[in-house]
Amino acid sequence: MGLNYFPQPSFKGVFLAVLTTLTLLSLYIDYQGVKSNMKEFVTTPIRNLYGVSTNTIKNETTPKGRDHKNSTPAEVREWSRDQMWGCYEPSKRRLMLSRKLRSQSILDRLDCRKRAPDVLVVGVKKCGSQTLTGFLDLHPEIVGQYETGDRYNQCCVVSNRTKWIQYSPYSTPVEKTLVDVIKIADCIGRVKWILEEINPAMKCIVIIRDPYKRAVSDYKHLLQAEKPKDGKPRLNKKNITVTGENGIRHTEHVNVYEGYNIPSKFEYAVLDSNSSHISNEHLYISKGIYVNFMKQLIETVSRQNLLVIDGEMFAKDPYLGVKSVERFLGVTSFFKRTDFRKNSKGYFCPIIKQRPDSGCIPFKASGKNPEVSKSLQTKIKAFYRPYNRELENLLQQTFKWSH
Ligand SMILES: Nc1ncnc2c1ncn2[C@@H]1O[C@H](COP(=O)(O)OS(=O)(=O)O)[C@@H](OP(=O)(O)O)[C@H]1O
Repeated sequence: MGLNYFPQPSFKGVFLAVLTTLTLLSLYIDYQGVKSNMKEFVTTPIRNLYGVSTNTIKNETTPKGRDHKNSTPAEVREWSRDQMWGCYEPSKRRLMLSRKLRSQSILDRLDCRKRAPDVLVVGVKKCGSQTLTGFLDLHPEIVGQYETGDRYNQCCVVSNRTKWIQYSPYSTPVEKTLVDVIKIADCIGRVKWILEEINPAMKCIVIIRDPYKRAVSDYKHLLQAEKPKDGKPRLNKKNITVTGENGIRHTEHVNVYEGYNIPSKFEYAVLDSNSSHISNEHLYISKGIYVNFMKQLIETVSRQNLLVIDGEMFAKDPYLGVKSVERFLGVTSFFKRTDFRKNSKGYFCPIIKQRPDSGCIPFKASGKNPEVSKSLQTKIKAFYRPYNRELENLLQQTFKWSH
């Protein structure tokens, strides 16, 4: 058929010439914008993601020079407050661990630097600290970071201030840097050092959940870890004696991972091999005796600098959890109730219009929970009860799962 929009070749030529002129003109204007530094932000399409009109951007107070020689700290702060993405490039995917820095001129303008963390999330395994950190990172005044075994952790091999700052994310002067040190509850004495050496004003957030549910989640997670990678087994093995609920003992050849034995059934993972009582010799159990590390933590961090979030409540209503953090850190109110929606697996996921990278936290431990009999559940809950009560007294805070 060949529908021809340009029947006259000469007309087509004129059209192309006009188009080329317009393109060159806009490139020239862009160049002028970049050159004058101030205009760079005005023209950047990034800003449209915030839903802020270009007029608002043009009129706002911006720092005057690359090095802020002519700007007061208040000006820098006011201007950078509006930066939804802080020092990192906007993105459509969750990239907290591999995000890209913005251009140097933007970093200079926002006064982006690696700063000592303001907030330490005291990670207790499988209690939801990664989820909490991931949600909080969406706040325009918070930059979050997960820190795993290789960096700050392993009872903190990293023992000097320079390295801590080096490992921290870039932040603007208005952003609070929040670092989730995943296994620090296991070496809680280290928090004292962190406060003294890194930032004495550092605030701490702890998220803890029903210790019985934590133990189940931990076991489920480890069952995933023991799956071979690239067809090769990746864990060590050893023989251990286990006892079931029925009191019968036998030997199992189990995988071993980070101090955990991974037996074939959950009951073998929590029962004493001699008495079939719940045993705190097992990490699945001992990690849920939160009062032990909390006693030490509270000696180091003043109560007003410590926020303890109930992980079960957080899973049911993350909105209340993030709001309590906003108040605790004194950042502006950003999250709305409508920002959180449940997915098909029953987990809440933040869906925030201005942040196309918001969404569900990727799951590391998918799959079903292990079978646990009612009687074993009751036994585990009874085991934890006195510790939970002690915890409530210590913190002057109640938890629905404590009884
Ligand atoms: N909204 C939402 N999305 C995903 N996950 C959620 C959420 N809210 C709470 N949780 C709970 O977080 C549990 C995992 O805890 P962590 O992030 O601390 O795990 S880890 O120890 O860092 O691997 C995870 O445990 P499991 O469900 O047992 O895997 C969740 O119960």
